[in-house]
Amino acid sequence: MASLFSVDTNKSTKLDRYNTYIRKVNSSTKFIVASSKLLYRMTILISALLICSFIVSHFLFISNNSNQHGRRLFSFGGGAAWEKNVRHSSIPKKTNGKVVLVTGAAGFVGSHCALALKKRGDGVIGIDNFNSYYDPSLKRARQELLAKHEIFIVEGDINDVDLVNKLFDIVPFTHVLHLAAQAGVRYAMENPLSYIHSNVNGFVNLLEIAKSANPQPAIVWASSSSVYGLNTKVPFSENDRTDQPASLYAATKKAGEEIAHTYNHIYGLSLTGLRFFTVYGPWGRPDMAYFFFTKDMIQGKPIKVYVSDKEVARDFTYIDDVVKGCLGAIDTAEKSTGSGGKKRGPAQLRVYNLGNTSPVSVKKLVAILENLLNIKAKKNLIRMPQNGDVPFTHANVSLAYGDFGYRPTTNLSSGLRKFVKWYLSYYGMQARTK
Ligand SMILES: O=C(O)[C@H]1O[C@H](OP(=O)(O)OP(=O)(O)OC[C@H]2O[C@@H](n3ccc(=O)[nH]c3=O)[C@H](O)[C@@H]2O)[C@H](O)[C@@H](O)[C@H]1O
Repeated sequence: MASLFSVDTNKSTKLDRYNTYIRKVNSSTKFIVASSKLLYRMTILISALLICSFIVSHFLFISNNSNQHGRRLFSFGGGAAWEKNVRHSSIPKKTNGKVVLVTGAAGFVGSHCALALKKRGDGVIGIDNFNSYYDPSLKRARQELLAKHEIFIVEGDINDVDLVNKLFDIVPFTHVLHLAAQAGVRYAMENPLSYIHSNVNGFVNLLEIAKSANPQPAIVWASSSSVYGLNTKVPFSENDRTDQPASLYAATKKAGEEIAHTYNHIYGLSLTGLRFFTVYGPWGRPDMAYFFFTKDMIQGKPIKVYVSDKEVARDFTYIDDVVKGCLGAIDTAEKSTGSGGKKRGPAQLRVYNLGNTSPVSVKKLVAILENLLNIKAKKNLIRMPQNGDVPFTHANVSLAYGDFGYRPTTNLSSGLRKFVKWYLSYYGMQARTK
């Protein structure tokens, strides 16, 4: 019995030990399972929190960095590939070529100027925010065209301090051709702040960065014929009155001219303002009358033709002439005299008219389009609304001619012929032209 007992005792001891072991194993398994479940849940929770915070910060970022048209202000990757594109695009192909930052490079005048500069061997970098003021697909098509010529357009806003600073850190620009702007005379009544944002804030931001740059670039920028406003003395000369703007657009361009004076005076920036007169042509702006008249006439829609006591007319200026004027202004721009935010001496400050010197009435514009399109327009003659328009513009360009040989050579009929040809081909239409 004793041995049996002892066997039994041994057995029961082993069994006890085994049971204790099993209990331990069970409890540690339970502990491990419970811990794993906890760990799993914690991982899911933390991942969800991370995803949420990423989404929230992403949307906050976008809303804090968007313009009035919902475009993000700041989209540069800043990575090695991006920097490589920036450097590559900005290298001149000819000795002593200029290194030009073109703002608004996906715009009408900007894209034409960027191409012209590149074709003659200058280094060009574009910047454009691709906003939706008018069909952004047209801006993308211009971007593609420029890309074929190895011009890189940085997607971003001139108000983006970090982005513009970064560009100046990478590239020692000799010139800035500043064409980024909120354009359009009548749209200023719909979205006034977009004019302040681009034409005032954006310009000041650019000047702040340019004045601190070393070297300081020379700046050529787009003012407007609209600064003459209610001035009645014709043709308009640069020293005529410009203190009666008829639209907020005109007022922001006039403000730009005064701001340019300040940066020239304090920091020695070389600044040239170009007063463009109703620029038109291939790859033009769909918000302009000649462009949407063409579209509406082809679609058989009526067009509104403004009339006033005085004949409504514009000094319509063909894009190639304006490009020549822009390049002439760049080529004659003297260097800025300051560096790193300090003026070292007086610097050049100029303003020029770039017009066609030969105003044409809007009625005549329509007649030319009718002829080119072989379509009779459905004209609604309406009294010119009080929406910022002025009845008449006419440029005296003798100053630009004297200083850089600016001489417009394209009349409205030949310029519109080229525009209509481009329009029909771009939108894939058959010519009904005579
Ligand atoms: O030189 C400039 O600084 C400006 O030129 C351009 O403004 P504008 O000269 O007003 O051109 P644009 O709108 O094409 O109207 C042309 C004509 O058509 C008349 N017009 C216009 C619209 C309409 O529906 N009917 C009409 O008769 C209208 O009364 C006008 O007589 C640029 O848009 C502007 O950004 C700025 O650069």
